[in-house]
Amino acid sequence: MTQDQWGTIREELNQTMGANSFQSWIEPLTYLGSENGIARFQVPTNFMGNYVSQNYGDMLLSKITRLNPSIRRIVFDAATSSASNENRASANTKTEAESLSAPAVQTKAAPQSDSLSGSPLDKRFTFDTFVVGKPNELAHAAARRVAEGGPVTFNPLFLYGGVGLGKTHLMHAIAWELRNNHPHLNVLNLSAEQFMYRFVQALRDRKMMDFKELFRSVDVLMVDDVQFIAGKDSTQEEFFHTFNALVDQHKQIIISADRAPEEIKDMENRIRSRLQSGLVVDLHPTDYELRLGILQSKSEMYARMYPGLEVEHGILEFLAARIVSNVRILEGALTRLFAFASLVGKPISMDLTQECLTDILRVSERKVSIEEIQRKVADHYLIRHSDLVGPKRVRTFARPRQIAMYLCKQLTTRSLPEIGRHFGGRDHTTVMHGVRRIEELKKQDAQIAEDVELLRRSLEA
Ligand SMILES: Nc1ncnc2c1ncn2[C@@H]1O[C@H](COP(=O)(O)OP(=O)(O)OP(=O)(O)O)[C@@H](O)[C@H]1O
Repeated sequence: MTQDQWGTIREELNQTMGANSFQSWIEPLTYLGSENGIARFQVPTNFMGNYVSQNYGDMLLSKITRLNPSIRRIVFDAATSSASNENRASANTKTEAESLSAPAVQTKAAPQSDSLSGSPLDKRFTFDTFVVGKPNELAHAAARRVAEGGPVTFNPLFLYGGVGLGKTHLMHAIAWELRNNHPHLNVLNLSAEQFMYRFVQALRDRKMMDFKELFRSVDVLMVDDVQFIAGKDSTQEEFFHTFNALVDQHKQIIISADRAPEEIKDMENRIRSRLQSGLVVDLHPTDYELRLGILQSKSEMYARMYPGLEVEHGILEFLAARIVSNVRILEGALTRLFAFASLVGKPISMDLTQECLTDILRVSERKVSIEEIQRKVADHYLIRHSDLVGPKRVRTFARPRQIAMYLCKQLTTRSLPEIGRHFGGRDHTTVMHGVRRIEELKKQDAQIAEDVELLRRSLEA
């Protein structure tokens, strides 16, 4: 992409975004150039990189790829730190089938850390930074126990809970603890998607023996978001064998998912019962006290990073009461608040909080979740939830699926990759395609327009 092309995009954003948002988040970006399909931007701080990546990454990438299809990824380099945040995508809109063998899409901010042989561990995700409250005390205690690295008592440890409630945080905390106290242990931490990707690659390269050897040689296996392999038969089969081989050797397995084993549809029964055979614990939605505790802990951290800025207890109480969705949004709000106050050079007052977080506060007033949207849409079209999020591509399921994706984009603050994950682990380009399709259809097809409006009204009621 040339500087001129970036200039055009910037100008377009200047016209279409609110002046505040543009000045706070887009204007400070410096385009450094692109190479090998990666467009690189410099951002003043790592926080800003995180924020822009999470909130504007998809939008920027789609604008950039439209002008320059060879770009597949954006990297935000923080001027003050070596860490960078990435937004990846395929330049072409992939079909759903193709997306199965596509590289993992990184949706979270890139971890600021080094790595085991699986996913890199995020330095921020330790037991020290995990705030314990009623909703997560059992999951925390179980994670602590496993992290001691003593004899395996429950296998697997199955952690589940809604989006952004701390599953990945706890998994990484276990891995860090084991790594510090038992450096000889071979701990492999990866997402179910990465497991599948490696499996597909091993098949393709005829390296199944290496694959089996690698997975059978680990001492502790951690697999995040296991619901991803539901409906993917050969991956499930291989996962089952890996699982059994490790359990037979008394090696610890830790699994996370967004729902309980019995609720994971399209999962073979033998695997489901294997997943239930250890300790199953859930992370409940946060309560007010836990949210306040998390906000306190994070704001202390931010206050150290932004000398001179602090946030009053009353504002934290306000945020804990108002933002009830999930911890990621809560954190995002605080990050934005500090970054915004520091950029505009003002103290964090209630007025500034409300101005800077209008969109989050508005969305959280409605409290619509992806799950609710999916339920409402499935009920409306008289189809099963599993078909709505499942792999079948017949129109009876595909159209409601696209409508549900569209509503998720409209009514929640979730990013396209996050929405994709809730729809059976679909690629974010598939979600983007679905959203655009409904935008077009709403103009051409009165029935669809009416359905969408009806659903929106009932969700917002
Ligand atoms: N109890 C907690 N204390 C401190 N931070 C928390 C807590 N729970 C969640 N977080 C923070 O919230 C963010 C989201 O958590 P995490 O990524 O672990 O969620 P998740 O359950 O894995 O969600 P997903 O299903 O989207 O992967 C992280 O930045 C994490 O540090």
